[in-house]
Amino acid sequence: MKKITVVGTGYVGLVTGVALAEIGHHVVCLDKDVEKVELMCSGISPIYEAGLEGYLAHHLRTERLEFTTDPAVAIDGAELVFIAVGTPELADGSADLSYLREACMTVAEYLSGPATIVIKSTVPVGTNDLIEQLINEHALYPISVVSNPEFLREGQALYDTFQAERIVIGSENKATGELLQEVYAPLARPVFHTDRRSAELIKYASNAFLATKISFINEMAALCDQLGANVDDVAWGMGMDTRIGHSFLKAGAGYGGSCFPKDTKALVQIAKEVEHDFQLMKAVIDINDFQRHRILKWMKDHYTNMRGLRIAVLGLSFKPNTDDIREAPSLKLIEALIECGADVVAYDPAAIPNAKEVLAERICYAYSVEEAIEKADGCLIMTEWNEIKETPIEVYHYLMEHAVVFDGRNCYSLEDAKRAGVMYYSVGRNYASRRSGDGVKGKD
Ligand SMILES: NC(=O)C1=CN([C@@H]2O[C@H](COP(=O)(O)OP(=O)(O)OC[C@H]3O[C@@H](n4cnc5c(N)ncnc54)[C@H](O)[C@@H]3O)[C@@H](O)[C@H]2O)C=CC1
Ligand SMILES: O=C(O)[C@H]1O[C@H](OP(=O)(O)OP(=O)(O)OC[C@H]2O[C@@H](n3ccc(=O)[nH]c3=O)[C@H](O)[C@@H]2O)[C@H](O)[C@@H](O)[C@@H]1O
Repeated sequence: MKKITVVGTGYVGLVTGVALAEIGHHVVCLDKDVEKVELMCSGISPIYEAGLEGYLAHHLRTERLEFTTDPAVAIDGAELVFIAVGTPELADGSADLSYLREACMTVAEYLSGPATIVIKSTVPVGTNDLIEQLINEHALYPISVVSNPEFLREGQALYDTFQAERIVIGSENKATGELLQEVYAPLARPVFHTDRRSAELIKYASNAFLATKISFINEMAALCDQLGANVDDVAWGMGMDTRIGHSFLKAGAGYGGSCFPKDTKALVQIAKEVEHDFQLMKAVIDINDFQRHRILKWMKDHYTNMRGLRIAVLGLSFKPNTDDIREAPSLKLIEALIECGADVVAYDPAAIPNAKEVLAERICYAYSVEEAIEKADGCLIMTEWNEIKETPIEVYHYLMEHAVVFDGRNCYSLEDAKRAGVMYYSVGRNYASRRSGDGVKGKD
């Protein structure tokens, strides 16, 4: 069992470390965040991912998985080093490579023999070439760099790893590519070999394409509102064509998270550097930003003045089954509601601790759907958690002061809203209710 090092244990690094241990490797994970490392050493996952702690505890016991803040312990003797540090967004939208550079310098300093460096972080095209140059300039031993972008989704990261639809390996020589393929062999998943630059671009192209599908359907939703169609039916009818497919055609409040917003902007910058004006991507980003303005407009048009109104916000995380609020559309809408003078009371099954770090005491927090909506003048749904979707719509009618629901994730059917006497706004389905005047009556 050869030692494998993973540098950076955020979502990607931790799941990679656990998966590599599960398929039989000895993995040492290095992170500079002392608190995080202490948590992981005691079997606690710093990220919200069902099932992860079970694997973590198991492999701490099998001793196939270790965590340390000491680069000497992590890197000395390693022949394979995975790097999975963050590549956040800079002010101009391009990727900040400073964490990556620092990690590479640490690796160069502590390597004790020739090694292969595997870059899992999402990086602009050409970065792997620069890293190879940088580490070789500073290390005492020769190294090769392989690009191995990550495609996992938060909340189902283990599934996406063990059932990966593809493992992309970008290398400049056959031997290093094959070495990485051997490491992953026990997963028995499809492997696609290419050159490093193509691998780097596959990652951005994949996220950008998924984001494009979302903005496309959100733009269709705006049309549906004007033309009297139902966007959920339009998406379903389109998706029945297997060339189009059903996935990523759910209209809503727009995409958020730590990757789609930053990777779409980074791709525009990558294109700009080679004097290519990526107009399609710019439109995708603009449509996504505009989505929350559409929702705010429903609210502004409904209430002439929101000052002093109690508005419940259900769902804070950028999507269900995660506590991650990075770039969550809910945050920007809440800021706008505060600006309009509303008293916001928010509920989320998992993200309240993270939200408190950002919004602090500027809003109130509830500990159930019912507590949030009780006596509220309006309710804004921002994340389609099962717990929220499964709350019968009648509950809004009974508990709210004024049963008005602004649903940014289309959690309820128009028929149910109508039957329950809830005034119901949703994405790409508003025309019908406006035209008929049905299903738009509040309690009073
Ligand atoms: N979060 C996700 O779902 C996915 C992320 N990615 C990409 O993977 C990369 C990592 O993303 P996350 O895991 O979300 O990042 P993150 O920002 O959550 O975690 C990065 C970790 O690296 C550590 N770190 C930073 N510099 C270090 C250094 N010099 N030495 C040791 N540790 C260091 C930090 O303390 C932190 O724990 C990014 O490029 C991201 O775009 C790709 C696919 C999915
Ligand atoms: O590079 C990354 O970090 C990852 O980004 C996304 O994964 P993730 O951000 O975890 O979440 P998704 O499930 O893709 O959802 C992203 C956003 O799109 C929104 N979305 C998704 C699908 C849809 O039909 N409509 C829609 O609005 C979600 O609400 C969410 O805000 C990709 O799906 C992963 O393949 C990729 O590895």
